[in-house]
Amino acid sequence: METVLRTTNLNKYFYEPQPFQVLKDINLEVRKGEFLSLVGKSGCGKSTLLYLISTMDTDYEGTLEMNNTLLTGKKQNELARFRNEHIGFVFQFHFLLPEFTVLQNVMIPALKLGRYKPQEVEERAYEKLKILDVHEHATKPASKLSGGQQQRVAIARALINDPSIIMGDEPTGNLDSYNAQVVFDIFRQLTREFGQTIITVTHDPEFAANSDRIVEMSDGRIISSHPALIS
Ligand SMILES: Nc1ncnc2c1ncn2[C@@H]1O[C@H](COP(=O)(O)OP(=O)(O)OP(=O)(O)O)[C@@H](O)[C@H]1O
Repeated sequence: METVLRTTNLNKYFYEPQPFQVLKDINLEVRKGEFLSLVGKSGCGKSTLLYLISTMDTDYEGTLEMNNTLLTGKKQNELARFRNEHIGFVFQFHFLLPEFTVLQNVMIPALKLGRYKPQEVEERAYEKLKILDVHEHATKPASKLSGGQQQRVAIARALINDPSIIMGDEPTGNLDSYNAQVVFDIFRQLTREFGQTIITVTHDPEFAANSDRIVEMSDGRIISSHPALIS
């Protein structure tokens, strides 16, 4: 299977309040269509690593490649464009714009990208909302939806530009078990039907066990990488 993401010897340091190495020799290879869970105790460096592989943090040693493109050393504006085109983000808190409609929220990354005509953007946004089964709320302000529905809208927004990689930082962390299952099932469907790759930090053992691969970190290092129990 094709490799979509590769890191070589990533090291990262924080200098405040005192200097310490937060990531140590991270070598990670992720294949197309893989559903990967990044796990480990609080403070071991998961979010820092996710932030770095999502290209938001460029202050590190080592190299990062995605979709056969070397991203290390690229300028911020090039990285911003790359992110918008190739990566979808789903966070624990959805960060929707509450006063905008559901449809408008989903359209924003596509309008920024400028690849599609405005009419097409609207159609695509609606289509993504349909996959997430929240299309009936398209014209409502985002603030009027429940937490679980808002998270689904956030996923639709992450999918609008058909990213090859979807990155999540505890995407189910704020959801009840029903909505967590819905989000899991959507991720599973994205990998199986559309060959999209999921890389997500999770504290939920059941979520991790049902993904394809569990990468465990401890004290800034990857200490194991193995197929999930059930997949
Ligand atoms: N901007 C920063 N400056 C200094 N130290 C930081 C900074 N961000 C994170 N840290 C520290 O780096 C370490 C790793 O943090 P990180 O958020 O990556 O851990 P995590 O595994 O994602 O934890 P959690 O599961 O609690 O979210 C922690 O000790 C944290 O306190």
